[in-house]
Amino acid sequence: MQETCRGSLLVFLNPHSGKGKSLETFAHTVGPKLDRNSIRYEVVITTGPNHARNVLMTKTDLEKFNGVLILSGDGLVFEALNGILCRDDAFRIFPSLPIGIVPSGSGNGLLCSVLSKYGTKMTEKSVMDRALEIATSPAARAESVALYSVKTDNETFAAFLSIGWGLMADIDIESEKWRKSLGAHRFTVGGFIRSCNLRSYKGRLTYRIYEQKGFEPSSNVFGVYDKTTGQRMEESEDIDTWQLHDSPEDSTSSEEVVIEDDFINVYAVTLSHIASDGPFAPSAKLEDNRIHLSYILWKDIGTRVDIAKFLLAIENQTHLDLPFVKRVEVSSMKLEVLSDGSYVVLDGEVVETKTIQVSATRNNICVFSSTA
Ligand SMILES: Nc1ncnc2c1ncn2[C@@H]1O[C@H](COP(=O)(O)OP(=O)(O)OP(=O)(O)O)[C@@H](O)[C@H]1O
Repeated sequence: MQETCRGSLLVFLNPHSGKGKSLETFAHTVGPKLDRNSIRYEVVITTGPNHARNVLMTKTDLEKFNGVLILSGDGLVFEALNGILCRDDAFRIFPSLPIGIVPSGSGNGLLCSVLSKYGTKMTEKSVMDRALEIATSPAARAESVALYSVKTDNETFAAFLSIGWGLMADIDIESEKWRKSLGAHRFTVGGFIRSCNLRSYKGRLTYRIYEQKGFEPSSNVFGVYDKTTGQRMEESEDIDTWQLHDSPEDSTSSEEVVIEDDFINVYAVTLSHIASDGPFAPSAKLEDNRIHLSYILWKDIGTRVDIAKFLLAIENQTHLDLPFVKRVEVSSMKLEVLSDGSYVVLDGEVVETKTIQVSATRNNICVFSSTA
């Protein structure tokens, strides 16, 4: 058995994510397939928020694994990355420790963005089947996904997916109560309710237009079981902090644009898909470090019918063509919330803050994406 072992994975299983099926999926499908393919695994069943974070923050033998496998949604991936961020070796681990995802949560934007690059149909079944195949295959390959640096009033985060405030953030958070019964459909129901009861929030949005500055993002594609994380770390550059795309001393950055107004929605994404329906930002690429910012000002919409139109248009990817939806590609953005009662949502998780600053970086994580 020892000779045929292909490598090993550290598996995080959230028994309560999505419809609560991850234990079953692991016991019946993932575990037996890994066994058949001689891939060893160490399983952590998360007991609550911050469990995975604490494990990854303190684990002393991460280097022996070929990757981390997460059976949950974007929320647990976010937590895992931010556990790693607390380590001294974080910026060497990020591009060396591939993250695999078996979609058990209600939001799987990262997985959908990665799989859609290779043409997987965005239906629940196709996404699940392909994710299972990649997660358990000895021929699994991983590739780069851009990472973003985020500062709030009290904390620093690593993020990979989205920053939301206003309409879409409210829908995401307020519809969580239907998670078990409706799964991904909770967004549709929540959207209908919210557009009947429309709110606007006062805020100040500051951004810088993205400039390439000679940076050509490139993807590092590699076999997950070719090397261990430790071996990859030894061969990697010695990066020990954020590599910001706009460095403070760089005078070539574009001017800052400031908008202070009543906002209906601010939604910025760094990947194409926020869920398994159509892409929210069709032109976003995994390794590219630009932030696709869109916003809707209260003064630009006619009636609440416009908002229902916007939410429906997301499913057909025509939402960005609506005249009241402003969109811009930025290298940094700062949102200052000037009114009460709203949620700031980062990668699908609520963050308690009145100010959020997001910066494009040249740091990457790596995610299971295909099979050779
Ligand atoms: N045993 C547990 N019980 C409750 N919460 C947990 C448990 N294990 C992990 N968590 C937390 O649950 C969240 C899971 O979010 P994730 O996105 O992975 O799944 P989800 O079902 O899509 O949930 P959500 O809709 O809240 O995002 C994470 O923030 C994690 O900290």
